Amino acid sequence: MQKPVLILASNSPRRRQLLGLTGREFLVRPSDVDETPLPGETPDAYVLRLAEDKARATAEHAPAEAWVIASDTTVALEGRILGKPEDAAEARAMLTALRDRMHDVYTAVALFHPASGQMLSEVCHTGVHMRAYTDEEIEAYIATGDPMDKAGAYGIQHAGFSCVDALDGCYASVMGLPLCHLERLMRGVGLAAEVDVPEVCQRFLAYDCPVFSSILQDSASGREAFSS
Ligand SMILES: Cc1cn([C@H]2C[C@H](O)[C@@H](COP(=O)(O)OP(=O)(O)OP(=O)(O)O)O2)c(=O)[nH]c1=O
Repeated sequence: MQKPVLILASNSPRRRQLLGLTGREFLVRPSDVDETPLPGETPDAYVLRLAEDKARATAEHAPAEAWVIASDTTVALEGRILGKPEDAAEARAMLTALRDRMHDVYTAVALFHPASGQMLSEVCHTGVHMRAYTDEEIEAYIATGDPMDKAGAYGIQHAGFSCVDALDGCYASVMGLPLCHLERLMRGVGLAAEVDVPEVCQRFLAYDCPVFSSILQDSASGREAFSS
């Protein structure tokens, strides 16, 4: 049987890198959608809508038999959506507001099959605590340019800034692609990866993931474990 064509609808180098960990071959076809939140839209509804919109937009130019993967990440502070900063001043304001406290990161992942119209999607929530970095550290981090293409103006993976001191959930999801959630969706349509995704993910990200591969093997308990 021919391998199905997988398309990652993303411009994000982090998403490319994370999906690459699953050992799958895929094409990259970024989509361009309006990322303005709707009035009163909650962060989880927002990321879900955008992930599905991105998948549909890319599917318009993809072979019907392909499977399209898309994702969206947002940071929320007390329910307020923090997208990518417009400029250094906004990055500074976001990083100051997030300092020494908890916030939420929501990432939605969508898997779309244009030929059948199947759209499978999930939202992953992670609680994140920022350390009490100084104003000088904020300035030095902004000077690297790293915050500008990231929701909430930070990258958990930036070794120099290392702004996150505690995390309740999924590191890969904060970085842009919840690999276990995606793996579960893909298994549901017969597209299981050939590697042990949680194991590879933890090894690569050097983080202690609360998700065990056994959970993925049992889709019933998996569904409960991933309902966050
Ligand atoms: C919070 C956080 C976000 N991010 C990134 C992930 C996403 O790339 C970005 C959020 O913007 P998104 O709109 O989710 O994604 P994107 O515009 O970069 O890529 P595309 O829509 O083409 O898929 O922020 C990190 O890399 N590290 C982090 O710690």
